This record gives sequence, structure tokens and C-alpha cells, in this order.
Amino acid sequence: MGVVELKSVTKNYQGNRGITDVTFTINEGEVFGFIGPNGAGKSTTIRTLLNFIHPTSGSATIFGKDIVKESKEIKKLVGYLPSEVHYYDDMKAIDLLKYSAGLHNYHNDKRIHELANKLQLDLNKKIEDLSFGNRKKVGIIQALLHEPKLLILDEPTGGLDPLMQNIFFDLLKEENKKGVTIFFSSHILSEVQKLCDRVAIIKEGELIKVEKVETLTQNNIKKVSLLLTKEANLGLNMEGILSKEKNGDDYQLLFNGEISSLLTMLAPLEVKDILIEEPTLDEIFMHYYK
Ligand SMILES: Nc1ncnc2c1ncn2[C@@H]1O[C@H](COP(=O)(O)OP(=O)(O)OP(=O)(O)O)[C@@H](O)[C@H]1O
Repeated sequence: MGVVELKSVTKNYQGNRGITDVTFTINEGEVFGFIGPNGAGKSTTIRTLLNFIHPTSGSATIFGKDIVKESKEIKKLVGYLPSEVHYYDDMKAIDLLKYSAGLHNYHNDKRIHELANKLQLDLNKKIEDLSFGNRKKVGIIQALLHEPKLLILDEPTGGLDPLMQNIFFDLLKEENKKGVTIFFSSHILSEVQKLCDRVAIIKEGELIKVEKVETLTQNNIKKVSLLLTKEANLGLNMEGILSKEKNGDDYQLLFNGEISSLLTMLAPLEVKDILIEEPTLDEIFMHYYK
């Protein structure tokens, strides 16, 4: 049984598309990335899982518990960081976090101070005096403070500077080592690549791929840059060409297949220059997004 299991979950907003027929499983101990462009349906999926909104159809479980019927039980086991955090402005960070810990019946201030030290947050400041990034840190501590077994993080790095992002990632890795499963939504591929074991790609409300990050980056796809002397007789419709962009005599191809068959195809052409390299994860994803 997976920690998170979605079965054909659809959520429509008064007839408008939210997510359609989404099915995937997150296994225990995984760091699972959820990636897609703005409006793809990441927050809708997460908010449905946390029972803030109800699925139109389909079902899902977290730790085997039904997300609608057993939502209260689930919330005890989950730490959630929303993409935007809103708090009572005139509360001190420490008071807010102690209050939040109390709601979880978790009374260990040491954990709050340890997390704040790691993230370099001054707990004695009022929320209204904190910068956007520092408010995000309050949200991160709030998600982590009751030692949840599952972390659901919706675009967690927004507002954190690069150094702080690294500290945050180290913190997540530490939690993961302790056995915490992490569901991490993002539209930034490099951070998913740094952190996640597997990734689900969502586009226009539909899941288009669930794959190991390693497989995505180590498959057979190559980026081919070609400079030709003539445009004529360029039949690039062969199998394996995933995408092509043309700029004058310059071609950029994403090719998935045997390099020997690509070379056979290119042999009759007047090739001035050729560069074959590994595509970045961004380039692979752009192919899926098209
Ligand atoms: N409350 C709502 N009422 C109506 N439509 C909504 C509502 N919330 C989201 N949607 C629609 O559902 C779709 C998915 O949106 P969602 O916010 O889940 O995407 P996302 O992947 O989280 O995007 P982003 O990265 O911009 O937050 C979009 O078409 C959006 O317009």
C-alpha cells in the first residue's frame, strides 16, 4: 500500500476543469515531485487530498485512510505547506508556532527552536515585521513541527534565497532519512531534479507521466544541434525525432532512438557541423509540455 494513493480523481470547479482522472501512488519514504506549469492542477490535487475541496469523482487514500471520510485522522499525520501562507499579523512567530503545535497536541518547543535555528528565523519577531521569505520559513516550521510522517509541500521554495533553499533541502533530506515521505510540488525542474526520486508531470489537469527522475535524465534522448549547408532535401520526419526547431540553417532536434539510424539519415545531407549532447531535464520536460 502506498502512503498516498489516488484513483481516477477528477475535480471540476462548477464545470471548469481542475484535474481529470488523476491516478498515482507515492510509496513510503519517497521524495515525490509533482511538476507542471501554472494552472496545470497541482494545487487542486493537493487541496483535494487534504479535503479542503471535494473530488467530483474518484477516490484517494493517505496512509490507507479515505481523504474525505477520514480527513481528521489524516491531518494528524501530515505536515502541509501551502503555496501562499497567511497568518495573524500581530502575533509573534513563536506564539503562532506554539499555538499551532498545541493544535496537534504536540508540546515540544525544542523542535520549534531547532528548526528556527536551522532556517535562521528570529522567532521573536511579529509576523507583520517578517519579509516574505521569512514568513515562508514560519510556514515550513509549522509544517514540520509536529514530526509528521508525510510532508505535502506546495511550491515550497518561493521567496527563499538560493542559500536558504539549500538549507531547506538539507532539512528535507534529514527528515526523509528519518522515514518521512515527501510530496513536493514545483514548477522549477532543477529543484525537483536535486531532491526527488520520482516525478509526476501534470499538464492541463491530466497526468502525462510518472517516472523516476534518473530515468528521465538517463534515457536515450539526445539533443542534436545541426548546421546544414542546404535546407533542401531535409526530411526530418523520421521515427525518433521528438521535436525540431529551425532557425535558418540551424536545427535543434530532440532525438530518442539509435544514434546510428540518425547518422544514416543525415549521411546524404551536407552537414557543416553537428553537436550531440544530453538534454537538460528542462528540455525533456518542454517536450512533454508541448
Ligand atoms: N477556486 C477555483 N475556482 C475555479 N477554478 C479554479 C479554482 N482553483 C483553480 N481553478 C482552476 O483549476 C485549474 C488548476 O489550477 P491549480 O491552481 O490547481 O493549478 P496549479 O498547477 O497549482 O497552478 P499554479 O502553479 O499556478 O499554482 C486552473 O485552470 C484554474 O483556473
